[in-house]
Amino acid sequence: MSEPLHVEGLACLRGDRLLFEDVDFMVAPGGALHLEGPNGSGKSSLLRLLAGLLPPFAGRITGPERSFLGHEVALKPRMTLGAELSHWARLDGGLDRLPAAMAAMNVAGLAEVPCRHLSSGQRRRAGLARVLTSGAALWLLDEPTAGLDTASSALLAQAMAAHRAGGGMVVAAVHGDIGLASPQLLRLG
Ligand SMILES: Nc1ncnc2c1ncn2[C@@H]1O[C@H](COP(=O)(O)OP(=O)(O)OP(=O)(O)O)[C@@H](O)[C@H]1O
Repeated sequence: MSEPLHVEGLACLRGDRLLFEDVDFMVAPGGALHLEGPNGSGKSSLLRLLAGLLPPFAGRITGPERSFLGHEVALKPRMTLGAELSHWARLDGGLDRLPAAMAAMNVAGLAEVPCRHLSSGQRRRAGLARVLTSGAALWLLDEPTAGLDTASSALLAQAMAAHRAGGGMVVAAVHGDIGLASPQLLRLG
């Protein structure tokens, strides 16, 4: 069982603007948190703090290994999707998890396609496959259903449920329902 995510007294400064302060929450193994709030309220910034991509202005974050999927999915344009995902899986020590992750996000049939030819929804599914492959207990997802069709959103919902059933956690910035059962809510702004 992984350790919980603990956030205490978190504050975020971007430019000269204090986006939020005194943010406290805990997500237990198997739990999920919806980050809600209007555009510009700091949801993406909070995810980036949790991912260690931005330093906190104040506060403390402790928790397990994390895997972050932002708005943009970075894929090398000339590489095939299979080669690209294998590269990341090797770095994450998750090559054995890759086939199941590609099947779960329905990208196995795209393995030979150069990444520059992927549609935006296919790119997002590829990014989610990378998160599944990582083996990280905590998934940090920024509007993960943006650009996904109904069937793909359902696959993501299944993947998140399976992850949580195994003691994993999900923190997601959302503008609506993404199929997470009984999430905690944190509203910014
Ligand atoms: N590098 C930066 N320097 C200064 N300000 C920034 C920087 N990046 C983002 N901001 C500002 O921080 C604020 C919060 O942005 P953020 O992307 O975290 O919001 P959000 O809640 O995720 O918005 P959205 O719902 O539109 O995705 C915005 O006002 C944005 O302009």
